[in-house]
Amino acid sequence: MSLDLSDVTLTYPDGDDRLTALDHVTLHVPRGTLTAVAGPSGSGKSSLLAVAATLVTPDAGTVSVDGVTTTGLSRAELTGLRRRTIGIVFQQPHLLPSLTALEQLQLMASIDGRSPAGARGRALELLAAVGLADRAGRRPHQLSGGQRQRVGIARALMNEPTLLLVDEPTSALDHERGAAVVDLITRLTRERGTATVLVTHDRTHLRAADRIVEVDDGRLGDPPSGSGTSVGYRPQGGVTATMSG
Ligand SMILES: Nc1ncnc2c1ncn2[C@@H]1O[C@H](COP(=O)(O)OP(=O)(O)OP(=O)(O)O)[C@@H](O)[C@H]1O
Repeated sequence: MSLDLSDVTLTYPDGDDRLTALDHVTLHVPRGTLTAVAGPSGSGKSSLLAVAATLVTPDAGTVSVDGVTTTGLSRAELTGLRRRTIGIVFQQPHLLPSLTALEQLQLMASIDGRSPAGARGRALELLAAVGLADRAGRRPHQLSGGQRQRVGIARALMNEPTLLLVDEPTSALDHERGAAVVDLITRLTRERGTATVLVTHDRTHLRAADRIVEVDDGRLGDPPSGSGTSVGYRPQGGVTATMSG
């Protein structure tokens, strides 16, 4: 199970016209792999994430998460699907200032209708997995930028998502901390078997990605065979494959 975008087109209103943000995009991301999405500003990277997150419905094409085709689901069904299967890491983690790292994660369980006490074990395990076992009681202002981003990553994994969507996680970090955060996301992708999509401007962090796809003016970079805009998964054994057109 995985993320599948099939022939997805997304347009936005643009005066009397429509602006095409995604143009017949097909992308398959299997579980346990990380696909990095690179491309210039305005090329459609955030639109791709928003469609994958089921936050935006495309004009045409289908989106499947974990084998469930999202087109045609009601708003309530989409909300349920998102809670159960999708974790999102934002550019800035947007932590609540008054809560400790542990409580930020427990809050996710409460939103999902589960008891914070019952979620404590999983929250502590995830904080340990991101290297913050000894910071569980700290509030955001007592953590560094990189540590706050790690809390955001642990929080995204709280509900055991199968799809992990990561938007420019390194934009507020220096190069070394940014590389460490991408390495962490790559490791968690493999350990927890998520289908991970990571949007970035900075290709220097992407050594460990299974694939890099290039978005240019709403289109994915052609694979070397030149067969349309479809980019299929090709196991690379951890070797980065750049598929620019
Ligand atoms: N809500 C919207 N309404 C109208 N046009 C939009 C909207 N959101 C994005 N766009 C346009 O769609 C195109 C793709 O935008 P998108 O945000 O997906 O690009 P991006 O690659 O993520 O850019 P950046 O790297 O600057 O964040 C751009 O031309 C943008 O101006």
